[in-house]
Amino acid sequence: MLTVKILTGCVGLVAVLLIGLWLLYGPYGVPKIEETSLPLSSDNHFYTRHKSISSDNAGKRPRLPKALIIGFSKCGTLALRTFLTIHPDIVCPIYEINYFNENYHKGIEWYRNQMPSSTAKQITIEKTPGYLRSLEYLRRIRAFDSEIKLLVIVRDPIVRLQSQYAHELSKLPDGFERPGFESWCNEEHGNGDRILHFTNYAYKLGLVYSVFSKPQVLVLSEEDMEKNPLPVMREVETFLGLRRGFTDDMFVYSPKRGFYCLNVKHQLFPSIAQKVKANRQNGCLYYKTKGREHPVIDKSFRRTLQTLIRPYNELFFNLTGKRFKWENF
Ligand SMILES: Nc1ncnc2c1ncn2[C@@H]1O[C@H](COP(=O)(O)OS(=O)(=O)O)[C@@H](OP(=O)(O)O)[C@H]1O
Repeated sequence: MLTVKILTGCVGLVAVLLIGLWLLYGPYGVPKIEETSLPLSSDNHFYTRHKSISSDNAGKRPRLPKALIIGFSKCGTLALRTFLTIHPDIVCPIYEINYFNENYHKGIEWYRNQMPSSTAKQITIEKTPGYLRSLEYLRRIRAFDSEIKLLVIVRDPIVRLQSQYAHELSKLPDGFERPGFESWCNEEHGNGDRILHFTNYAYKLGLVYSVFSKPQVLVLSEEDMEKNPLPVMREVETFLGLRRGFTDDMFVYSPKRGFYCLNVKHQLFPSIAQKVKANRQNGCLYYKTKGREHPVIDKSFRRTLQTLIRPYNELFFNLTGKRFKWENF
C-alpha cells in the first residue's frame, strides 16, 4: 500500500515537473523567445530574428553584393575597394570573384559563399573589372539584381595604357623578348585594336548604360582619388545611401610610396588589416603591383595617341556629363 502511494506521488511529481518545463521552454526544449518576422532581408531571403539577441554580430552571415566595382582595370580599382572596406558599413571580399564572367555556372549560392560575413546593416561590395568585358556579363548582373549600384573608375587613358604595359611586361618570364611601348601598342589585342581596347571608355560605358539606368552608375576619377581619397569616398558613401563613416584621419599620404595609404593608427585599421590587401605596417597597397615604373613615350607617338583617343574622350564626357582633367589632354 505504502509502495503504491510512493509510486503515485513520484509519478505526480514528475508530471508537475514536466508540465513546468513545457511551460518554461516550449515543446522542443528550446527557451521560448519572442520571434519577429522581418521584411525581406538585404539579399531577398525571408528570415526571422530573435528579438532577445541584441548584438549586431548575432546575424552575421555572407550576403550577396548590393554594389559592384566593375572597372576599369589599372585605374585604381584595388585602392578604391581597399579604401571602401574601412567604412564601418561596408564589407568586401579580398579577391576578385569573377562570378558573372568566369564562375557563373557555379551558381548563386557559390557566389554568396565567397562573401565575407556581414551584419544586416552592412552592405557587401565586390570588385571584378572583368565584368566590363562583355554585354552578356552586364546582362547577367541585371538579371541578378536590376537595382544594383555600379562603381566605375577611370584615369587618363594614356596613363592607363602605360600601366597596362608595365603590368603585362611584369608577367613575362625572364629572357622573354620585351616589346617597346609603341610596338606593344600597335599589336593586336585579341581580334581588336589594343590602343582602343584600353582607352575607349565611351564604348564600355555605353554598354553599361544600355543595361542599367544612369543614376545606378557612379563614374569616379582615379586622379581625384590619388590626390585626396576622402572626398571621393564620401561621394561613394552618399551614392550608396550610407551614413557618414569616412573620416579625415583614415587616410594618410605616404611620401615614400607617393600614394595615400590607410592610417594604421586609426582605430578601425587593426580589425580590417587582414581583410584588405594592404601592408599591416604602413597601410599601403603592396609594392609589387602598384606604382610600377611607366614607359617613357616618344613625343610624336604621344601626339598620335592624343589625336586618336581625343574623340573617344569627348564621347565619354558627353555620356557622363562630366569633363575629366587628364594631363595628356
Ligand atoms: N592609393 C593608392 N595606392 C596604390 N595604388 C593606387 C592608389 N591610387 C591609385 N592607385 C593606382 O592604381 C593602379 C592599379 O589599378 P587597379 O588596382 O585597378 O589595377 S588592377 O586592374 O586591379 O590590376 C596603379 O597604377 P600603376 O601604378 O600606374 O600601375 C596605381 O597607381
